[in-house]
Formats: sequence, structure tokens, C-alpha cells
Amino acid sequence: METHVVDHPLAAALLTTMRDARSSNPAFRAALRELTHMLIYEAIRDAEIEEFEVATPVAPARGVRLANPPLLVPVLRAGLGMVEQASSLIPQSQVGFVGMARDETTHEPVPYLESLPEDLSGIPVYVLDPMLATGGSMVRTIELLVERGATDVTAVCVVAAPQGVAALADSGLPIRLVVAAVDAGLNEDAYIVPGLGDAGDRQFGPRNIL
Ligand SMILES: O=P(O)(O)OC[C@H]1O[C@H](OP(=O)(O)OP(=O)(O)O)[C@H](O)[C@@H]1O
Ligand SMILES: O=c1cc[nH]c(=O)[nH]1
Ligand SMILES: [Mg+2]
Repeated sequence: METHVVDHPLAAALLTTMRDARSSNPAFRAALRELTHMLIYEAIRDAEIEEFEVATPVAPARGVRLANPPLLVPVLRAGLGMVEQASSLIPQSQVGFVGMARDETTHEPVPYLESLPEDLSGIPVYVLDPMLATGGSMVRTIELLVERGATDVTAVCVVAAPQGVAALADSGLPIRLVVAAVDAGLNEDAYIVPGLGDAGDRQFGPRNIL
């Protein structure tokens, strides 16, 4: 599996704000928004383009646009904090939604919402979720996409554990990973260490289901 770690001082500074337990929910959300900008910028670097002609005030010029804009899929809740920035960078993109909550005892993902186009064949899909811990939620999400015909999926994450990266690689699913950092591991509650805590709670407060 292709893994691209976005190694950049500005990305590292934003990630530091997200890691810092003293950062307020609004500060955490703002840093995630800005960091998403950099992750998407890197993720789309090699996307296919098509050319067309534009007229400047002076002369004709070569214009370019994305040949095949991606479908963006934030994984609720935590991925919601990435979707506005991603869709403003790629205004032609459409957005689908997956709701997934990890059971706090078993650490297994429990899907609770699936709002996606019927047929994803030929459409690049960018899954947005800041956290890749055991990898269970991301693998389950990509399985939902593959069931609809997706063959080109990019996971855009902020922090990953090595176990999550391995789970994606071992899944055999058509996936590449763009991430700001791969941390040391997981603790007994399957939280990433050092990580940044619960990315959903740090944006929105505690969740009330599961
Ligand atoms: O790799 P995994 O072990 O599956 O863990 C990662 C998942 O956990 C978090 O969501 P959570 O279940 O906390 O839901 P939330 O976004 O609503 O807080 C995170 O946003 C991922 O979706
Ligand atoms: O560290 C972790 C693991 C799962 N989900 C989170 O939000 N954070
Ligand atoms: Mg959470």
C-alpha cells in the first residue's frame, strides 16, 4: 500500500496544536481545518488533469482542471471537521457520508449511517477521518465503498497507529494513505499514543450513542 506521510513544518505545527490537551474545541477545529488543507493539497498532487483553453485579457492560455473530481466521504463524527476545507479546495467534488462509531468495549466499528451514491465505479474516493487507530473503522468504511464499485480510494488521516496502517495494507482493499504522522502505538483502550485523544469529542464534545 502506498503511504504518504506529509512531513512539513507547518503541518507539524498544526498537529502540535491538535495534540496539545490545553487546546480548546474551537482551536482544535481550526487546526484540523488548516491541516486538512495541506493533506488534501498533497493527496491530489498526482490527480489526472484535463486541459482547456481560456482567454486572459491579453491572449489565449492553457487552462487545466481535474479530469475526474473525487467523491469526499467524511466519517462521522470526527471527519466532519475536514469536509468543509476539502470541498472548498475541490469545489467540483461531491460529498457522501458514513457514520461509524467504535464500540468502547470491543473497539469494533459500528456503522450507523450510509449516504453514498449507488455506483462508485470510476470515481476516486477520498475518505476523511483524522484518526486511524486499529484501522477497523477505515477498513469497514472502504468495504462499503468497494461494495458500490469503488476501486480507487484514498484515506486522508491526521494521525495513524502502525496497527492501523498494517490493517489497511493487509486488507487487500484498493487504498492509499495520506497522513500527517504515524505514532508509536495504541494503549489498552485502543487510543493512539501519544495521539491527540478522541478527535470527535475534541471537536464536538462527548457522544451520546454507543
Ligand atoms: O481505527 P479505529 O480503531 O476504528 O478508530 C478510529 C475511529 O475512532 C474515531 O471515531 P469514534 O468511534 O470515536 O467516533 P466519533 O468520531 O463519533 O467520536 C475516529 O474518528 C475513527 O473513526
Ligand atoms: O486515539 C484515538 C483512537 C480512536 N479514536 C480517536 O478519536 N482517537
Ligand atoms: Mg470519538
